[in-house]
Amino acid sequence: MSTPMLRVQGLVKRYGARVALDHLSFALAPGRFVTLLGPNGAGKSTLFQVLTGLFAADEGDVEVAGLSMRSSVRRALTHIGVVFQQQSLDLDLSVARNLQFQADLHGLPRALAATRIAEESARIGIAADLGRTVRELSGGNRRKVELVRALLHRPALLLMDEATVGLDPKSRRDLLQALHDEVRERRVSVLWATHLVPEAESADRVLVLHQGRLLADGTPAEVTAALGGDSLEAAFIQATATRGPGRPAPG
Ligand SMILES: Nc1ncnc2c1ncn2[C@@H]1O[C@H](COP(=O)(O)OP(=O)(O)OP(=O)(O)O)[C@@H](O)[C@H]1O
Repeated sequence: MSTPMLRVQGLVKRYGARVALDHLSFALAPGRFVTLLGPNGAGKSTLFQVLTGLFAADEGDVEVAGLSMRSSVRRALTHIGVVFQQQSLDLDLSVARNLQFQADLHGLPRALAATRIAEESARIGIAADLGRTVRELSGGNRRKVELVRALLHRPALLLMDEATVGLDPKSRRDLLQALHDEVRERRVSVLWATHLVPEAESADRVLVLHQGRLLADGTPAEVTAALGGDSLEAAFIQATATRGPGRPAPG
């Protein structure tokens, strides 16, 4: 089997006595749109913080394109693009300046950066906004700028953390479509974290996360059958009905 784009092995992350990730393991193949579906507090953001090297896990390891986040973090991160839950663009700079700043962080030569910014902005549909300040843009287009920013260094793995929060239905659909296009046209792997079941229905694969553990893993139909329910939404609500923030650490 070819090297997975992402391998998560026995990941444990605790906040004091709270277990946010509880021996989590899974692997992602290239060219798949995978939804990480979990209710509030399931551990989605914590997982993304570990995957992007912001937090070290207490146990376990993460490999990106075969590179360990423990021993090769900088090389591993070159394969990852990320859109975090909280928006992080400079509102008073132009879209182009925001994107240029990211290209500089990745060390892209200026000419290549200009080409990439033009190409990716056209693909995602924000080319007309390059000269405007971010403050002038709709929420949907701000998210698209963040997506373009995440794509500038051509990562093989895209992490999207609740990227549609605050967007209207059309903007949600457009953003989701742009990500499906990336998967189909470039064989990028997308891990799309959400608590919104409709955003899982078109996924190649759904990972259901609850209290830091995987409850189900498969196609939307397989997950529905495994969790038991007439629809993915009914199955998800029923399976994650046990409320309570995280599991207490043993001992
Ligand atoms: N800095 C922190 N200190 C203590 N507990 C935390 C911290 N961050 C998260 N937690 C707890 O860890 C668990 C997982 O939280 P996390 O934010 O990763 O979940 P999530 O699935 O991203 O939730 P949401 O959909 O609400 O963003 C929750 O019980 C949360 O209360």
